[in-house]
Amino acid sequence: MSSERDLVSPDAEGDEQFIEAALRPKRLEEFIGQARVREQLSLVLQSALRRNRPPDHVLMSGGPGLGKTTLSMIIATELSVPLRITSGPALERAGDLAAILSTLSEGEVLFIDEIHRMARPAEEMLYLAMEDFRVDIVVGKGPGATAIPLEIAPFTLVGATTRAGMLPAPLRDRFGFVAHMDFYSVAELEQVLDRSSRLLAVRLPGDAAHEIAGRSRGTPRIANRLLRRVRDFAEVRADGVVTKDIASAALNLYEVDAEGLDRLDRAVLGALLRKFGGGPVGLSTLAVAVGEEPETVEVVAEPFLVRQGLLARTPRGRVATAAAWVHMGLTPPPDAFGASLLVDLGDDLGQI
Ligand SMILES: Nc1ncnc2c1ncn2[C@@H]1O[C@H](COP(=O)(O)OP(=O)(O)OP(=O)(O)O)[C@@H](O)[C@H]1O
Repeated sequence: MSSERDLVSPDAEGDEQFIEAALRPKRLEEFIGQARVREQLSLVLQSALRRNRPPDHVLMSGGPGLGKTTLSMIIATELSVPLRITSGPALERAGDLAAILSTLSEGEVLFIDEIHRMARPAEEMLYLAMEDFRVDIVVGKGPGATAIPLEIAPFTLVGATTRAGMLPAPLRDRFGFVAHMDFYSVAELEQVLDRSSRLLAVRLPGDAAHEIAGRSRGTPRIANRLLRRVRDFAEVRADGVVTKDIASAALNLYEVDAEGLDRLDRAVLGALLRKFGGGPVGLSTLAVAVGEEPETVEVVAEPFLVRQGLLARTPRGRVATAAAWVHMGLTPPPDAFGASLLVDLGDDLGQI
């Protein structure tokens, strides 16, 4: 059973990977959104197929749950080659990587998730493998150690990272194509939900899909997870029929609000507004006020609040923006952070 926080976590939880596997698009044309990445990638793959050569190495950067693993599987499928999956933390020693590289077949796609977490010796071995399709196996220790070069089959590396900035430049430079994965729009998430609902045999009207998409934090993984909770609610409380009101009632029950904020997000904003007048207030004080560790507030709640323009991190502490006051149903003080933006928006809205 997942905890309430898991509901809006972008990371895969527990046995979620099994249901995710069933919902993954298999071909590039089925992959929703990321139009630019899709078009760029399609060109890279088509030209590789024409030349009958493995394509350049591909780096995908973007937050969890945006479809990096899915896209790596699609690359292998489109090229009709096998796929080998590993992750940076699993490559602790150079030998771990050598064991994989030396058994790759011609043209195989090697997917390394969280590539920024690979150990240094493995990383250095990868440089040579990416460039020359060769690895140097070091035999012996100390001054008597010798490097025996070992040819490996030409392959395509697909690296995924949530922290592109943490990749050393020599590694980043060896990728011929870098795909930046953005958060999805509500309209794109509606398409993801429509597709998933058909695979799950749930009838999902457009306005219900819109309701769920708006609360999914721009992330397909979260959209699919919320859909499953709405389906459960509909089965138990409404004879399996999903409507906009059922979707809204289900997600309110799980405390995921209209903008996708959950209980912790709202607790942080609530404390900031009601106890500290909107800030600035230090992180540790704010954390005590909501009964959480500072790290939980900083890593789990804040990134999304900052992204939504509801909270700002300033040198003097955390500050709620005018939009946060409005979101929590309160009137922002005239000097609230970003209040002028709301006035501008108000003017714009007035002209529509
Ligand atoms: N563009 C998309 N169209 C349809 N479904 C998608 C799309 N992107 C992701 N999904 C769905 O979201 C789920 C998560 O995607 P995926 O595992 O590829 O994300 P990820 O970026 O690799 O995440 P992580 O970094 O945590 O490994 C999958 O079940 C997949 O079905």
